[in-house]
Amino acid sequence: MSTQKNIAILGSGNIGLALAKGLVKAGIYQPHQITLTRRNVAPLAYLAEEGYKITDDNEKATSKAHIVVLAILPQQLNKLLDEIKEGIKPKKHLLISVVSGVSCADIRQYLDIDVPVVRAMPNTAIAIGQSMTCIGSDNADKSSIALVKELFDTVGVTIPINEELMTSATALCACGIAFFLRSIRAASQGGTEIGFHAPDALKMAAQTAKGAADLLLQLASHPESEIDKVTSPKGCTIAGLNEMEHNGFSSAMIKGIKMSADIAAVLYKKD
Ligand SMILES: NC(=O)C1=CN([C@@H]2O[C@H](COP(=O)(O)OP(=O)(O)OC[C@H]3O[C@@H](n4cnc5c(N)ncnc54)[C@H](O)[C@@H]3O)[C@@H](O)[C@H]2O)C=CC1
Ligand SMILES: O=C(O)[C@@H]1CCC=N1
Repeated sequence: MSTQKNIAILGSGNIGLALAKGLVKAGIYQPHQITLTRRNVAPLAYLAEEGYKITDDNEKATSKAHIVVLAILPQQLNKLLDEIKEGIKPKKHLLISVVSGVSCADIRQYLDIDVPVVRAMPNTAIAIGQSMTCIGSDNADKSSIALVKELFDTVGVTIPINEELMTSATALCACGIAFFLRSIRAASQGGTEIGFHAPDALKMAAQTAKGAADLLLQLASHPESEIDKVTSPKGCTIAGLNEMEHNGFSSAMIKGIKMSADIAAVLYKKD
């Protein structure tokens, strides 16, 4: 269904491009069905060669699309909305916003148009079809939400949430990619200190992290139950784990996620 609808991604930075590449990789869109916008389009020349439509004209991109993805920074949003406002048609367009800290109501209020808006909070693993994407809306009908879900299902796993929880989803899932990457990096640095060359240590740490995540996802088990299987009495795992906890491992992760959620909530200034 969604492949019949042209899509414009307004703001082709990290997440906009990751989304475009993920949709094409999943086979749900051809590059020529996707319009990518950016103020300076020169860095997107290679994508034009791959068949994507590239432009710096947000209004034109919007007028030719059914699905319009807002993928710019919160502080860039109002200027972009000013550019596309005239071309937004509530019966034609579905807006999908991946912008952090901006509610669907904020967008409609700024546009002063009652257009369906769905928020989607993906993460950069969308480029390889492994995103955790949270989806929520306060005004879109079921079929619009289903369409957005269908779109993001092709590039990872989706979960519908109440829109009020979107800043929390931003911290846990979108920022979360960076938190887990940093912990893998730290593990690899530990690995190098105990004898492995850096590239080997990184590969070993990343595969171990992937195995840990898959144990939870595939067996639907609880982390502590899997941890109990690793910690031999008087063994080296519990010694390492307790040393990490004495240094605030879990506490640091919890506090970091809370800090990210607090900041995500105030990223957008309405005036
Ligand atoms: N990077 C991530 O992992 C995630 C980001 N987000 C959200 O997605 C949004 C974009 O984030 P990033 O991609 O990281 O930022 P980014 O800075 O990499 O990309 C934004 C892009 O928008 C372009 N842009 C700015 N004003 C424009 C305009 N008027 N017209 C067309 N293009 C314009 C910029 O040139 C830039 O290429 C933010 O609101 C962020 O909170 C959401 C989930 C994950
Ligand atoms: O750091 C940020 O503000 C954005 C939102 C989620 C991921 N990147």
